[in-house]
Amino acid sequence: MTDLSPPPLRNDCFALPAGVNWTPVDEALALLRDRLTPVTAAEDVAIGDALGRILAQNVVALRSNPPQANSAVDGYGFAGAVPEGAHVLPLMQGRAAAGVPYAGAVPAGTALRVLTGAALPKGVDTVILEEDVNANDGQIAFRGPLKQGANARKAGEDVVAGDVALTAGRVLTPADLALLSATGVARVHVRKPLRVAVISTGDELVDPGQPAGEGQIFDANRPMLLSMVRRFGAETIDMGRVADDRAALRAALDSAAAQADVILTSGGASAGDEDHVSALLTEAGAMQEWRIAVKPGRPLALGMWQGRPVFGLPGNPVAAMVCTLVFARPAVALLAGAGWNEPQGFLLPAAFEKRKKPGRREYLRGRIRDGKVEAFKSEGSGRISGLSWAEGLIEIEDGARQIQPGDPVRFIPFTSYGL
Ligand SMILES: Nc1nc2c(c(=O)[nH]1)N[C@H]1C(S)=C(S)[C@@H](COP(=O)(O)OP(=O)(O)OC[C@H]3O[C@@H](n4cnc5c(N)ncnc54)[C@H](O)[C@@H]3O)O[C@H]1N2
Ligand code: MOO
Repeated sequence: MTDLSPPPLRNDCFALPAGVNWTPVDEALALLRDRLTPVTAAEDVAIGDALGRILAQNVVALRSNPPQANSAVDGYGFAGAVPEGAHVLPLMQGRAAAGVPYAGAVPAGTALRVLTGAALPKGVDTVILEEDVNANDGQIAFRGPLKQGANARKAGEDVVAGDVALTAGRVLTPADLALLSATGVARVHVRKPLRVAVISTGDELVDPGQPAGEGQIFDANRPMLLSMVRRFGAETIDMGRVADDRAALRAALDSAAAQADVILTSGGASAGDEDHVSALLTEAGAMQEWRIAVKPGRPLALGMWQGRPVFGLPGNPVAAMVCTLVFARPAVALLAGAGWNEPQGFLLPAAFEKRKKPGRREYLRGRIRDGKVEAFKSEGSGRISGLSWAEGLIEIEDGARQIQPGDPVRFIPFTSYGL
């Protein structure tokens, strides 16, 4: 007779069964960091088109900033330091203005009208503010002391021509475009955008706007994942939906691999009868990681399909988003040429209480209110409203067992993830 005695009840789909090697999150991240390398080619673009692009090589300043010594204020320029007390200087005819330099030299013991940004004429290294001066009859009167060089900016005090202004891998910001312009750089060598294909899997899915029969649900993951990837600065290829059919999924992966550098799938990552993503990656002998000690997202499947990294994200939307932020985002940045970077988090007191099993990393939906971190009322992985409610993730350490109100917790704003 077959033994039909039941196993002990655990009722915890996150329990980490013994005998399986559960990979800690940091180990899975280290694997991605070590194995992946940039895959994008480079091109030249004008800096007006370079916002958000990734530098493919260091950029050297072609000109110093400022290119010449100039006045920091509107006032009067002369040579040298001025001791304490009252001073009167004869004023030269003319003036120096930004873009309209003074042609002559200013003799020692005389002053010249100078405006902010004006190149300092020969003989001038110090400027007094016009508010501190009485000017009359071709003379100025003012009080010292003033240090030599007061109110003047030295040539190259910010950047010297020939210096590396920005390094390869930099994701160009608005400020960077100012720096490049100021240092005479009009075009930059940047990486072509990474191409990321997104596939939803599941017989139950229909697109919003279509009629949904009983048992069907709207595909929520695809619009979310496509827009997240765009926020990461990559180009997206929308591969649509694929039914729970191994041949169809194989064809979709083939097509995605032909067009994209990276593939994101959602659904079918677990080990059930219809979990074809993990099955196909295993069959291809290219499953790198699968059992990661993380909640949500334990069934994340990391593998390769025809040389392209595949992130087999869990179907539950919360797990799909968390896994994309935690695992796919840094990988996408690295593949795109921006290097590995960790999201900036902040330790703040918890406004919630939580018990937790040690041995796995947990991410909760959180937000900051009154200086404290609130957690969403439910950890349910299908509660999409909590993703909208949240403004970031709360990262709870692998070893933690309990969080009490007031305990410091790490809050990582969605903006730190580039959203
Ligand atoms: N016996 C066990 N069952 C489950 C376990 C487990 O350990 N033992 N783990 C659970 C966890 S955790 C997750 S997460 C899911 C992951 O499963 P799959 O990646 O195989 O995903 P599916 O089964 O295809 O879907 C899960 C869930 O998500 C919905 N879904 C899928 N795609 C979409 C989409 N594009 N938009 C909106 N919703 C989507 C799907 O309908 C399911 O409800 O497995 C648990 N089960
Ligand atoms: O982690 Mo599954 O990863 O809850 O939703």
